[in-house]
Amino acid sequence: MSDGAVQNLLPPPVLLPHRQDRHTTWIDRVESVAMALPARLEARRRLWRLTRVRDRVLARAPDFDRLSDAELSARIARIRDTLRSCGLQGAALVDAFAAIREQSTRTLELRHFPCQILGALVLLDGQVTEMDTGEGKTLTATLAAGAAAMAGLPTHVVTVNDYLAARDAETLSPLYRALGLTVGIIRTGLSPAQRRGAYAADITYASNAELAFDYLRDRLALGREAGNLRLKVERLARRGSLRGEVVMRGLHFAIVDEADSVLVDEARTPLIIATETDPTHERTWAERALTLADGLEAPADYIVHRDRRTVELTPAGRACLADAAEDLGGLWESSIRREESVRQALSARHLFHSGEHYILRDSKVQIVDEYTGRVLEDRSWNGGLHQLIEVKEGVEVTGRKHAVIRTSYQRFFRRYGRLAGMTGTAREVAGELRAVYRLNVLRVAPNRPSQRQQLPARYFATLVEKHAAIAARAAEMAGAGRPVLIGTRSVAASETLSTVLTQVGVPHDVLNAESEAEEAAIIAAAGTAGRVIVATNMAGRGVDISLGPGVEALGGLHVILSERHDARRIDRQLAGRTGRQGQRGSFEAMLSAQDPLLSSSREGGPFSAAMHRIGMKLHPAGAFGRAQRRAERMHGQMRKDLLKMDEMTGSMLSFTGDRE
Ligand SMILES: Nc1ncnc2c1ncn2[C@@H]1O[C@H](COP(=O)(O)OP(=O)(O)OP(=O)(O)O)[C@@H](O)[C@H]1O
Repeated sequence: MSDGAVQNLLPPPVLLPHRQDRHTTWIDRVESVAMALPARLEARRRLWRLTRVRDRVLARAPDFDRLSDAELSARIARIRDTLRSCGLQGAALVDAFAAIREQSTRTLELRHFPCQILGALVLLDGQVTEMDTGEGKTLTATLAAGAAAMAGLPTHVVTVNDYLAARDAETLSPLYRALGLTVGIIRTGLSPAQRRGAYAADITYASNAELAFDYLRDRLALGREAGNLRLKVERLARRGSLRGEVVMRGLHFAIVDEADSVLVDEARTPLIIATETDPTHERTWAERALTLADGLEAPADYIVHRDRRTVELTPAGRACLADAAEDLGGLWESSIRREESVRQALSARHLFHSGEHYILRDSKVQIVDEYTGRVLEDRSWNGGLHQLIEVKEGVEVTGRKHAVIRTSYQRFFRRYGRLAGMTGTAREVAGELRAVYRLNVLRVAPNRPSQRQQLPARYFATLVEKHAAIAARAAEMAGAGRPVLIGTRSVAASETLSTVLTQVGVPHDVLNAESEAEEAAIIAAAGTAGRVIVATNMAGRGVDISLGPGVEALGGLHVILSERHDARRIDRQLAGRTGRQGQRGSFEAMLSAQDPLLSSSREGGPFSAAMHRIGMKLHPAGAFGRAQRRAERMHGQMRKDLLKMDEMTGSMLSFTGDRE
């Protein structure tokens, strides 16, 4: 690629190098809209150039095929030296790809398809590659990560959770070892020394959360004078006094798997390292706030807006509170703090539900992430909401967290010298990726055309009818020897469906945050004949279900979507569990007029409720489509607001060093 498409990526010689962050201004957003078409044309031109490089890699294959194992290893060592001296470009890059491909064929018995070579070139180019679900992004990343690491660039491969980080690193290690590269895996619970060891490896597999928190901890260890950080680091690095505390080697190159999830959906999660307040004090406060909240009545005193997930106090409600709090003293005397506390208590009562937003495990309130279906370890809601839910559920109350240092995924990932991503579902958020991260989405066509059969969606009036129909469908498919995967949106929904399946005598497994420990075993068996799995989004992105013997001939895996999600991308990810690598499979949605997506978007008065009822009768698909687009717009706006707020408070707090 003398063509200059991939520049020299060698790192600068400082201790914790990263790119200086820049704010996303309105100019970026306007530019991202105005430049959408030119950017698409430019992306097409780039893809065409990268296609030529791919052809050169393919043409080199015969030269590498005929090498003995020893000759191949010697050639790899020579390529590494050239990459280190000349950078990732030209003939050395082409040879590196051809050598990695050949080595993969010998060690993993997997030979990269042409589309995977192209996808990897897009990654090295610092863009997002959109490849269909099941096209083999895990293997695609080996070309980009392997070549970058051979050139001496510390490379992070970012996955959405620890399970995928460990699974991918372990599967691919034989290949990396044969390339003379070391691989590190970061998992929850590792000591700082183990982390340092994993980051010292040429390629490190880690979840986005682990990476971001390690980075924050390193920043804390380096001191909080954000402005002077670079100078300070260089000074201390010269003295060698920091090597004992800092675990990372800087932010050089990241390949983010499931890029839309990590860079867009997760972007809303603030990342905070915090100290805790006194739990006894929190319990007293939360109990009082809930008692006051329970004294109010809807809709006279308060209105719950489920769509916006807020609670509004009416003037009558405020007056009622003022009376009730008359003799309480302390913070209850201040109308602002009193009303805010009660609003939070009403949210805890009416907007957050066990089995949906959280589960109770080990007598603790544990947040379940809606997008991934997984428990978010050690996360808590802020503003006292977590403590209110703890009191509501009668579990031990924890202290409130106060931020010592904080960031967001948006800011964290923008600090990488080079950032790349891959996903099956990027097109809906291409504009956001461009505006916030300056990443273009380049779509790479699949290796073989998809054979996934999309059956027409079916609609039912009530949840009960829908559940009965899903159970009947699962029984029918399983009876025909096909494995069935039923996707639900929450732990509670997965358990309801499980009960219905048990009642009608369909044997099945449940995969949700409660059964996380059996995850690997459930997934391993999910493709065998007649198996039925009810799952939350844990069986979504990244999960690869291998079909058992004879299953493809019967039609492959049948996936049932039992509820639409707020984002169409999540539905497409679930559908993508079947029909992978050009295999046979089918997908259908079975929905009801009582689904949460519709009930939460139906707020807004009797007129819109009536319109909705008519719309649902005449054109149910349209009603779901509208609700989904509305929810997508709302989430998009919330992300925009968060970034704006983050950047605003960031500039205010940078004087005190609270922000990383
Ligand atoms: N070149 C190849 N030759 C043969 N099999 C392959 C090749 N590349 C990938 N596969 C297989 O294809 C399947 C899907 O791969 P993988 O899980 O990486 O897909 P993915 O694109 O990451 O999917 P998702 O978008 O759902 O995360 C795996 O079983 C993998 O072993």
